[in-house]
Amino acid sequence: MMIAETDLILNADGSIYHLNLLPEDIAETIITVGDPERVGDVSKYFDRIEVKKGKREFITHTGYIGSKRITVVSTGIGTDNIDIVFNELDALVNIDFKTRTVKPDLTRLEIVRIGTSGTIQPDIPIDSILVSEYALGLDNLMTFYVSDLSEKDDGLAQSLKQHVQSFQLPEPYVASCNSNLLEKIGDGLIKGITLTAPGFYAPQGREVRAKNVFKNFIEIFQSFNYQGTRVTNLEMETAGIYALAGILNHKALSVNAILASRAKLEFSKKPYKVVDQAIKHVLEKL
Ligand SMILES: O=P(O)(O)O[C@H]1O[C@H](CO)[C@@H](O)[C@H]1O
Ligand SMILES: O=c1cc[nH]c(=O)[nH]1
Repeated sequence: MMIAETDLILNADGSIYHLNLLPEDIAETIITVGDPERVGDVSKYFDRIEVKKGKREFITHTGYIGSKRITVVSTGIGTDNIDIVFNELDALVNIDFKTRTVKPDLTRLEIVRIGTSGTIQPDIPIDSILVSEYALGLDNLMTFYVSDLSEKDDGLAQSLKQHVQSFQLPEPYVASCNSNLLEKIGDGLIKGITLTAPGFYAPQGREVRAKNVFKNFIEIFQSFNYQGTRVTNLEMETAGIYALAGILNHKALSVNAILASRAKLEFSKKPYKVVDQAIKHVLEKL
């Protein structure tokens, strides 16, 4: 079936609407980062860069480390941006732009997020690196997609959902990482459940001047424990990444540089150093 011009929007040069990329511009191994400036912090480790393109907050560099071709793309902040980036990356490999049809042989991308995050657990230190085994989405992205996510809910997912809803928070969704990528990259990193929030301030329990409905937000998530498995950290993309990777059959893993300790009220004095450590760890393992 032909995909309408309004569903798959292409620019005049044939590139995809927001990412501004042609199918040949991306590798099958993709690193996503939130901050557009972090793209260069990753690609500076490439042996050579062959593509540098961008539009809005979506900056892309593609290059090689040895013979491995890697793309790094910035997503900006939030699962609404993940919606754009994941649908467009998938279209770049799995839609024939000339016929506007789905290709008969689908490509499975390997996608690793390198982002920043805050921990809620006192024993997880700032400046550590954490990999998300599971993600708990408090955002509403999955309201709009047909998926078998809730059919796949195991005891942990069901228990997480019950816990969240018992505090009158919105119904969440639970999605997990790709186990092959976890095996390949997770070695030596702290593992945990990442809470993906639809905002940085009240949706992560912060209060500056605007007041918070959920005064004990951090304690609500600290108090969850399912057979020793805990909610470990807060950020704004991982659940959307894991859920859309599942729907589109790509592999995904989220690696978090822990900059804030919400339990100890501390923030990193060397944020760029720990992000750089996370970048080097991922590039060495890929
Ligand atoms: O550092 P990045 O990758 O942007 O990730 C985290 O930082 C941003 C908030 O400051 C959110 O995007 C959050 O997920
Ligand atoms: O606390 C934090 C730190 C980084 N990013 C977030 O979303 N939250």
